[in-house]
Amino acid sequence: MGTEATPKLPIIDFNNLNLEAKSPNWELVKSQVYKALVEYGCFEAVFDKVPLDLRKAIFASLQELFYLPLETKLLNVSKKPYHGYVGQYPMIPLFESMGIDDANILEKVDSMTNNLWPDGNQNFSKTIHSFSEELTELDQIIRKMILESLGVEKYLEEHMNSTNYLLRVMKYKGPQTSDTKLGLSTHSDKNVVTILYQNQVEGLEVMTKDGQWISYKPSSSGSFVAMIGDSIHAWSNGRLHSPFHRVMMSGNEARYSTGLFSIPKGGYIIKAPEELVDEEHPLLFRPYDHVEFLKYYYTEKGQRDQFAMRTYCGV
Ligand SMILES: O=C(O)CCC(=O)C(=O)O
Ligand SMILES: [Fe+2]
Repeated sequence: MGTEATPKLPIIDFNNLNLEAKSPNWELVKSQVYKALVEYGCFEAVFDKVPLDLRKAIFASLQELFYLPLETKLLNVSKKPYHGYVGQYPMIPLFESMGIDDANILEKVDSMTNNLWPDGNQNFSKTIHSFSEELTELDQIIRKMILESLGVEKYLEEHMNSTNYLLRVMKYKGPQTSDTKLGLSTHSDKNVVTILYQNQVEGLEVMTKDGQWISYKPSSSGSFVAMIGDSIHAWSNGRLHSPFHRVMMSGNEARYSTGLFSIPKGGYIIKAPEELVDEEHPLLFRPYDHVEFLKYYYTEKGQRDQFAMRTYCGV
């Protein structure tokens, strides 16, 4: 009897990627991306394009941000749920987060920054914006590869134009014990693609399809986690997996992480392309509006529902 090896996230190298359509290198990376998203819904992306000084600067900016007094952080409000300040939740006492909507648009980042620092904070604004901008490139490469793999690249423009970018930044306090404490509860993301980055404090765990937890350990400082959300699971008519994941914390050190989320805009109807629906693949989800779906997801019942998408628009 062999003991099963501990599962690990696939690692995919995006350095030196040849962006030319149909180049052998593009096709190879694309097939790795598709396979990883079918099997795990997630992979480690090695992407050194984000310069080292920016990768360092982002965590200095996060420290500065979370160090602000609570009443200042609470000034970051948003009409959209989970886009403003989130924290002080009794169920996840270690967790705090701030959203920066349209983080790839400098004026938007500036106005969020000026809200928190009335005298401005150029350095913060520039760091958040540059970091987000670099990562939108990775998001778009991955989405192009997904559509090509599914044979539906004719929808690429519509697909790209249907989303905007939110950078959510997170702090998890160290629980000051070697016991493992919940940092962020088990959930699947609801958006399109999420690209996560973290400081040296680990804690992200991703569930495999057969229910095992993978503890993520980055293989380099240029490693990001790319993960897909329920909206792509629905749009691909179930072909791509949207994984459950959570954050578990131990020890004294604070974990800082960032997530760049591509999010379907309100009013856009997410509907699996007809090419992906046939007798063998009957439609799994009725067409839906992401923002309408979130109204259900953020109810008390929706928050307790691990299969909120299925409940809301499953066929
Ligand atoms: O902090 C992390 O690494 C994960 C955060 C996460 O899953 C989320 O914000 O949806
Ligand atoms: Fe998540």
